[in-house]
Amino acid sequence: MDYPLLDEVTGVEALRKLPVEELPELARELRHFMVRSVAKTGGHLSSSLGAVELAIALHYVFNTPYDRIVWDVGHQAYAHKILTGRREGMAKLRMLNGLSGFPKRSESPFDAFGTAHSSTSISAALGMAVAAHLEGEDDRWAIAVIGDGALTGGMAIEALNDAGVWKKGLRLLVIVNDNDCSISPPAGALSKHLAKIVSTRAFNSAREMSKRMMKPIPRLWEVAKLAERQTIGFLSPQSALFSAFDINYYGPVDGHDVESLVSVLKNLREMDRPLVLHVATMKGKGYAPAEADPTLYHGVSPFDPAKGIVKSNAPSKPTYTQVFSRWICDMAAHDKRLYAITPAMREGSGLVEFNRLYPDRYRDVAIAEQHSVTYAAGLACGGMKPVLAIYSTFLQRGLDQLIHDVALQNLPVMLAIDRGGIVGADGATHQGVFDIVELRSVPNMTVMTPSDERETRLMLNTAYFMDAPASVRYPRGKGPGVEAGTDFETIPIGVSKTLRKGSKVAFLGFGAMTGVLKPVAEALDGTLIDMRFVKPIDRDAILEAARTHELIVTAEEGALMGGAGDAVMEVLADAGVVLPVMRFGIPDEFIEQGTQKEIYELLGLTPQAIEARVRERLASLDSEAAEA
Ligand SMILES: Cc1ncc(C[n+]2csc(CCOP(=O)(O)OP(=O)(O)O)c2C)c(N)n1
Ligand SMILES: CC(=O)[C@@H](O)[C@H](O)COP(=O)(O)O
Ligand SMILES: [Mg+2]
Repeated sequence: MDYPLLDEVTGVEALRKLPVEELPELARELRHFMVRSVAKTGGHLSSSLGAVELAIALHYVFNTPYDRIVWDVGHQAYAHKILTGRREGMAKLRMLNGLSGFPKRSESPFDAFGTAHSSTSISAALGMAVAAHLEGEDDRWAIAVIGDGALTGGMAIEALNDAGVWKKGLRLLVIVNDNDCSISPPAGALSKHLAKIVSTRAFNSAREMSKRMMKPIPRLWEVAKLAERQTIGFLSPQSALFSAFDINYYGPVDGHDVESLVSVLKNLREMDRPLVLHVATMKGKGYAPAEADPTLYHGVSPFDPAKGIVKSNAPSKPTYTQVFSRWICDMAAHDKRLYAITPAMREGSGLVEFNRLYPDRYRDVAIAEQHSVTYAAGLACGGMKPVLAIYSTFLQRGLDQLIHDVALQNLPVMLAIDRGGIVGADGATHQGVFDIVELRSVPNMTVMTPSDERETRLMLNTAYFMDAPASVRYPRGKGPGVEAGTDFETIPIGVSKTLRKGSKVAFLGFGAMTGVLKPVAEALDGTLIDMRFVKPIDRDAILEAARTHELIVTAEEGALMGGAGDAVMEVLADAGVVLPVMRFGIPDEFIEQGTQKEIYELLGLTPQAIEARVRERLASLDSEAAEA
C-alpha cells in the first residue's frame, strides 16, 4: 500500500497543515504502516494501534513539543514516534542502537518524559504543569495520556489527589485512554467504574438514537462510537472518581473519531485548570487479529501480518516461566493454602493455567506492585501461603513493602521473581538487575538463584516450605534444557553445590551464569561451584575455595555493586582472607536494549570473554609470583 498522506507528514508542522477531514485517512495509512513495521521488528502492537487517532489529534491541536505529552508506560506511543519524525527509525525499533520501544528524553524533544513503568504520567505532567506555571508560561500545557490499566496504579491516584488542589492557572490535561483492557482483561473495581460511565451514558444516548443496536451492552468503543459526535458543550462532569478529586471530568468520547477528538481538544485547550478527558478506544484497533485477541498482540515477536501470529506446536524446551507455571499448579494441588498473586502480569508470569484451575486462589491485583506485596503479607498473617509472581523490574516498586510489611514481621511470603537479569528489547527500564542487591540486604530474606530448570523446581519447593520470606529469581527465556521434575524435593538452606573440582581458580556461579562459567572452568581446569544461595551465602564453601585456590571468580546476572560477588568478598574480608577476586556481572550503568545475546556479548559475559580475562589475570598472578 502507498502512504501519500503519511509521506507528506514528515513532522508535526506538516501534520498541522492538513485539513481536518484528511486526518481519518492519515490514521488509516499510519495504522497500516505500523502493523507492517511492527510485524518485522516485534513490539507493543495492540496498545499503539489503539492510540493512533489520539496521537494525531494531540499533535494536531497542541503546540508540541512546547506543550508536553507524557505517555504513560509509553508502549502505546508508536504513532507519536512516527508523527514526530521517527518513521525511518521504526525499522530498528527495540533493537541494539535503534529506536527505543518507549518514549525517551534523549531520543526526541517530543518525548517529554521517559516512561515504561506504569502510572507515572500524571505525577510527571503535574510537575511539568506546575513548573510552567511558576515560569510564567501560562499558555503551556502538560498532557498525561494514561490507560485504564495504568490508572489502577497507586501513583496515578496519588497524583490526582495532588492535582485536585489546583484550581485556575494550571494547564494539566489527563487523558484516560480507556480500552477496557490491561495486558490481560481488566482487573479491579476501577475498571468497572469506568465501564459503567461509558455504558450508562453512551448506551442511553445510543438507545435514544437508534433501535438498530442488537447487543444489550455493546463493547466500550462501539458504545462511544455510536454516541453523538460530542463537543465540550455536550459533556458534563459525571465521574464520582474525578469529582472526588475536584477535577473537571469530560467524556466519554470516541477515541477513534479523530475529527471529534480534534474538536474536543480544541475546546479543552481554551481552559486553564486541571482536566480529565475520558476517551474510549479499542485495543488492537484496525488489525482484525489484534482486535480479536488484544492480549496476544500486546507484545509481539516478528510475524507475518497476512497470517497473524501462528502458535507453534513444535516441541521445545520450556522457559523458566513455564517451569514456574507447572510448579505452581502442582503445588496448589498439593497444598490448599497456596494463593497466587500477580500485579497485572498473568500471561508473562505464567499464571494463565493456575487462574483457570484455581480461580478462588488467584488474584490479579492490577498494576499495584506495592499493594501486591502487602496483600501477600496479610494473607500470610491469615494462614495462607502466598506466592507473589513478579518481574524483577516491577518488584522495585514494592521494596519498602517487602522490608516493612514482610521481612520485618518475618512472614512466609514467597517471591517468584521472573525476568531476573538482562531482558532484551525492552531495554534499560526493564532490565532485572537490581533485585539481588535490593533483597540481600534485607534481614530474614532468603535469596535463591537457580542455574537450570531442575534447580528452579528445587528452589521453588524450598522457598515454599520455608516458614519465612523467600525468593527465587530466574531469567527471561529458556534454560539449558534440564528436566525440571514434578516432585516436591527441597535443598538445604544456604548450601552450595560443587559441580567440578580443579585447581588454581575457583569459579563461583550465581544463577544462569553458572552455565556460562562451566566451559571456562573446564578449559582452565578450575573448580566450579553453583552457589545456589545469595543469602544465606555458603560461607564455608567460599572460605574453603579461598584456602585451596589462588583466584576466585564470581559471576552473576545482576548489578555488581552490592551484588552476589560483593557478598563473596564480604565473607573473605570478614574472615581476614586476602585473595584476588574477579567479579563478573552488570556494571554501574543503565543497560540499553538489544537481544539478550548481544547485551551479554557487549558486557563481556560470555564464556570466551570471561576465559580471556581470567587467563590474563592468571598470567599476571604468575608473573607477580615469579618476581617475588
Ligand atoms: C509498574 C509496572 N507494572 C507492570 C507493567 C507491565 N505493563 C505494561 S503495559 C501494562 C498494561 C497497561 O494497561 P493500560 O494502561 O490500560 O494500557 P493498554 O495496554 O490497555 O493500552 C502492564 C501491566 C509496567 N509497565 N509497569
Ligand atoms: C510494556 C511492558 O511493561 C510489558 O508489556 C513488558 O514489555 C512485557 O515484557 P515481557 O515481554 O518480558 O513479558
Ligand atoms: Mg487499557
